[in-house]
Amino acid sequence: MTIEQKTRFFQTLVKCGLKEIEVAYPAASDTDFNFVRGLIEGNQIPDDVWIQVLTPAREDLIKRTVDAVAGAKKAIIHMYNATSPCFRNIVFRNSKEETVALAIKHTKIVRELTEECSARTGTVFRYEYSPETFSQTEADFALEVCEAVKATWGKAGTGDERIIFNLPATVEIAPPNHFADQVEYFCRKITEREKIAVSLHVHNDRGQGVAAAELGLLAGGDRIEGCLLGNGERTGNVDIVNLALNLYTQGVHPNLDFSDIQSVIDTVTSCNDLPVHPRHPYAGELVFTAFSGSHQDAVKKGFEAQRKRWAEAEAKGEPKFWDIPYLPIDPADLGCTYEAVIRVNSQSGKGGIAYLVQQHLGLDLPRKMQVVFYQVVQDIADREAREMTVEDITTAFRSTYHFGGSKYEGRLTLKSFKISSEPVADSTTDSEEPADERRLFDGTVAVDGAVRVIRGDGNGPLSALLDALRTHLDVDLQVREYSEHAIGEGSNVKAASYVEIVRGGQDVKDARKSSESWWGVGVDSDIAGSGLRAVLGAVNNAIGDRELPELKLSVGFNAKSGQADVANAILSSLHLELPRRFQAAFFEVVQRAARTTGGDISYTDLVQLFRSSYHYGTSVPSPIELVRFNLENVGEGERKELAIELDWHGEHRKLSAEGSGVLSSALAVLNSQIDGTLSIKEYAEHSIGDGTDVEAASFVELAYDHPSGKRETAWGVSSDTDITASGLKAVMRAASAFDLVPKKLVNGH
Ligand SMILES: CC(=O)SCCNC(=O)CCNC(=O)[C@H](O)C(C)(C)COP(=O)(O)OP(=O)(O)OC[C@H]1O[C@@H](n2cnc3c(N)ncnc32)[C@H](O)[C@@H]1OP(=O)(O)O
Ligand SMILES: CC(C)C(=O)C(=O)O
Repeated sequence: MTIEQKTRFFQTLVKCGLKEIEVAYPAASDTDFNFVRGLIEGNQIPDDVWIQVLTPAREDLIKRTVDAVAGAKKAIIHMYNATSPCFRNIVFRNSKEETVALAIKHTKIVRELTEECSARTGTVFRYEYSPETFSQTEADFALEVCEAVKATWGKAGTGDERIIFNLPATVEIAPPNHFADQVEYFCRKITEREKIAVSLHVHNDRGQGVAAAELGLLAGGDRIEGCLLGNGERTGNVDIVNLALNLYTQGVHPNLDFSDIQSVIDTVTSCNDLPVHPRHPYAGELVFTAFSGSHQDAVKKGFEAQRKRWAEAEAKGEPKFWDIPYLPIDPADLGCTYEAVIRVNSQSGKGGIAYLVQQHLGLDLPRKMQVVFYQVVQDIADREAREMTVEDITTAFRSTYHFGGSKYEGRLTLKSFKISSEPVADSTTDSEEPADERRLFDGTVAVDGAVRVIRGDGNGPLSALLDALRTHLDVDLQVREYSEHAIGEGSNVKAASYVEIVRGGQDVKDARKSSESWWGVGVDSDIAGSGLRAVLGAVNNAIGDRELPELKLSVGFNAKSGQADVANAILSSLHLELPRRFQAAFFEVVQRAARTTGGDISYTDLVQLFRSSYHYGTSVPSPIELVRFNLENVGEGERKELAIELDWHGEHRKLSAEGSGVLSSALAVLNSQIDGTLSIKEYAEHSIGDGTDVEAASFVELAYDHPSGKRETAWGVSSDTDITASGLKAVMRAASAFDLVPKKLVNGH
C-alpha cells in the first residue's frame, strides 16, 4: 500500500469505531515508518485511538519502531517472538531458556526505549507481547514466557496499564474448541489476571477463524485482533466485520459501525487490490440474495408478515423485531437495499417472481396468476439459460399482460367508457328490496388501431363489456376469477384489478374446471376502469392473432348505434368533429345507405360513404371544384376581392367578386353563375393535429333558394393547411350538392 492508501484505510478504521489500530510495522520500510510519522505529525489520530506498531525482538528494529511513534498521544508497542517447538527448533534454533531470555532481553529494551521516549515526548505507551505461534506452543511454556515478560515489564496495572498478552493461532492447526481450551487454560493460570488484557489473534487456515475467535472470547479472551474482511497472510486474519456483525445479529452491539458496508468494501478492495468474494459473510454481493424458489417464497412471505407485525408493534409502541426467513440481518442495517434480495434464474419459483412484480410494478398478483406468469418467466430463463434481470421480468410482465403504456398495448384497448344502470325489466317493484339493476357498458375501444363504439349489458361492468365484445366482435368469453387491491394512499390511490377469463357459454361447473384460461391486469384511478382494462388485457391474450369480424354499426330500425356513434366513427377515422346538424344530416345518409343491409353498416363502409357523399379525400373531384384563388383587400380593407378559378362541371371558369369576407365573396361568385340564391346557414371550423402539421377543417351548410321558390340545404366539408382554401373548398363542395339552375344569359352575357 502507498501512504495514501494506508491513510485512507486508517481513516476507514477510525470511522468504523476501532479504538486500537495496528497501523504499521515501521521497521520494515520507509513507507511504513513515514506513514506513521505522517499520522502523528499531521494530527490525524483521534485522542481516543491508540495506534499500535509491530516489531520483532531485535534491538535495532525496536528502536526504529519506538522512533516511529514518538510524539503520538497513545501508542502500543507490540513485540513478538515465536515460542513453539517447531519455531524454536527450525527457525531460531533456540532452547526454551534461550527463547525466554530473548523475550526478557527485548522486553527490557522496549521498556527502556519507551520510558526514554515518554520522558522526551509525553507519549503514553502500552506494551503488547505475543508468544507467536501460541496455539502450537506447550501451554505451560507459553505461560512461562508470558510470566517472565510480565515480570520484566514490571509495571502492569489495571485499566489502560494492563499488559496485553496476545495469543496467536499464527497458523490455525486445530479445531476452535481446542484453541478455546488453550485460551481458558492461559486465563486461569496466568497470575495477576486483572493486570492483563488477554488478546486473541487468530488466522483462518482451517476456515474456522471466526469460530475460534468467538469460542476464545467465551473462554476468557478480552480482545480480538483481526482485519477488515479478513485480509492477511495465507487465508488471512480473522474478519473483524464478520465477528462484529455476528455479535450484532445476536442483539449485542459491537460498537463498530458498519451501517455503510459498501464504503468499507470499497476502501478495502481498492487498498488491498483484492476482491471480496460474492458470498463473503455480510459483505459479499450475493449474501442477501435468494435465487431459489423455496427461499424466495419464504422471504416474500417473511416481508408480508413483517409488514403487518411492524404495523401492530408501531401502534402498540413496541419494538420492531427483524424476523425474516433466510435473512439473518436486515440488509438495510448495513446500508444495503432490498433490491438484490430476490434474483431470478431457472431455479426460481413463482413467489420470487411475484415479489419482484410487487416491488417494481406495485402489483400483488393473485396466486393463480403468479403460477401462470412464473411459467412465462421460466420459459424465458430456460430458453436463454441466464439470470433474468428485474427489467427482463417487468418487460415480460408488461408484454404478456399488455400492461403499462402504449408500447405494450394489445389489439383491443379501452379509449373511453361510461357505465350506467337500468332496472331489470321483470324485477319486482312492490318488495322492500331495491330493484335489480343491469349495467350498461358504452364505450370506445380501439380494435387493431381503429377506434370503435361498442355497447353491451350485463350484471356488472365486466360482463357488460364482455357482452359488447360478444355482440360487436363475436368474442365469447366469461369471467372466472376477479380480485382487486389498492395501490398507494390518499388522493393518489389507484385500483389494481386482476381478471381470469374462460370461454363463454359454459355453465359455472364447467367454467370452474376449464383448463384453458387467460389473465389480465388493469390499473386505473377508477375501480370500474381498472376492471375493464383487466378484462381487455385478458381478452387480448385470448384472441391472440385470430382474425376479428369487421365491427358493424346498427343504424336501422331498433338501432343500437345512434347519431353520436356515427359522428364518433368519423372523428376517430378522419379526425373531423362534425357540427351537430351535420351529424344529423349524415346520419340520415347512413340510414338510407344501410337500408339494404337490414340497418347494419361496417365502419369501413361508413367512412367510405362519408368520403363519397361529401367528396372528402377522394380522387373524384366535386362537380364544382376550387382550382386556385387570390384574395385581396379593397380600399381601406373593409371588403375583399376574390379572384377565383373553378372547375365547373368540367368547364374551367375564371371569376371574381367582392364581399365583406372570404365566404361572402365566394357566395357572390357562385350567385353570379346561377339563378336563385345560395346563402350560408352555418359555418364551423377546427384544427386537426398540432405543431407545423396543423390543418384547418371547415364545415359549411348552404341553403339554395331555387328560382321556383323551393329551398334546399346541403353540407360541404374540407381540410387544408390554408384556412381560406379550406373554407372555399367546403363552400364549393356544399354548392356541388345542389342541382343549380344556370343563370339565363342576357344578350349572350
Ligand atoms: C507472524 C507475523 O506475521 S509477524 C509479522 C511479519 N511481518 C513481517 O515480517 C514484515 C516485516 N518484516 C521485514 O521487513 C523484515 O523481515 C525485517 C525488517 C523484520 C527483518 O529483515 P531481515 O533482517 O532482512 O531478516 P529476514 O526478513 O530474513 O527475517 C528473518 C530473520 O529474522 C529473525 N526473526 C524472525 N522473527 C523474529 C522475531 N520475532 N524476533 C527476532 N528475530 C526474528 C529470523 O530468525 C531471521 O534471523 P536470521 O537472519 O538471523 O536467521
Ligand atoms: C505477530 C503475531 C501476533 C502474528 O501476526 C501472528 O502470530 O500471526
